[in-house]
Amino acid sequence: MNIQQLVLASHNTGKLKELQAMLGGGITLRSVGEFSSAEPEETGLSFVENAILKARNAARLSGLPALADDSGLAVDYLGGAPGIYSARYAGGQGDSANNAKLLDALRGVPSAQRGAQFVCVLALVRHASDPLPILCEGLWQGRILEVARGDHGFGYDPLFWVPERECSSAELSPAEKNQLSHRARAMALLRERLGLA
Ligand SMILES: O=c1nc[nH]c2c1ncn2[C@H]1C[C@H](O)[C@@H](COP(=O)(O)OP(=O)(O)OP(=O)(O)O)O1
Ligand SMILES: [Mg+2]
Repeated sequence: MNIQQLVLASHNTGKLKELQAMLGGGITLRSVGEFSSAEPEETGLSFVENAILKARNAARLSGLPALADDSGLAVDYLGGAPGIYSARYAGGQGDSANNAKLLDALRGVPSAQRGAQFVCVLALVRHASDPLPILCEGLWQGRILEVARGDHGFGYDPLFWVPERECSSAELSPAEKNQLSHRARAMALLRERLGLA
């Protein structure tokens, strides 16, 4: 498939920056925000379903092939929560409320039981009713810190300890995060699928 322009089915500027950096200059990512400010309801029960739903919506609005990223944080001690509900964990009040709620939920839980993984599913549809979306996933294992550290990135980055670098993911430079993250892993697979690798 030869794609020059893709619409990114996301209103999250953190994702847009990371995904554009990973894709490089060959493909221009345009935000679905150029076409509509309405966000589709994420009614799926899985990352895959929500990614496809967002991609179809953006393809319909833009008339362009669309890429969606559905991602989140699955915490072992919480049975995989907040998972697909990560963005809405504290009722849609934003990242700092989500982080505060997560710290509360894990208060007093020892380090060995604070394992977690970031999950990213990328879905690419050629058009709104594409019967065969391309799906790629990436996981990133870490641990939930007891206090926030670092100010790069977005979302839960300040609470996510990256064992292979011994820092939080908000303490990584954007370039380092883009080599290690769940999103980076999913994007590496997508690049292979598109023949860009
Ligand atoms: O690299 C990451 N570093 C930190 N936090 C992250 C990351 N990746 C996902 N996350 C968190 C943010 C949000 O709480 C949820 C994604 O929710 P998700 O619905 O996929 O994205 P969103 O609502 O922010 O934007 P949109 O749906 O328009 O793409 O997981
Ligand atoms: Mg969302």
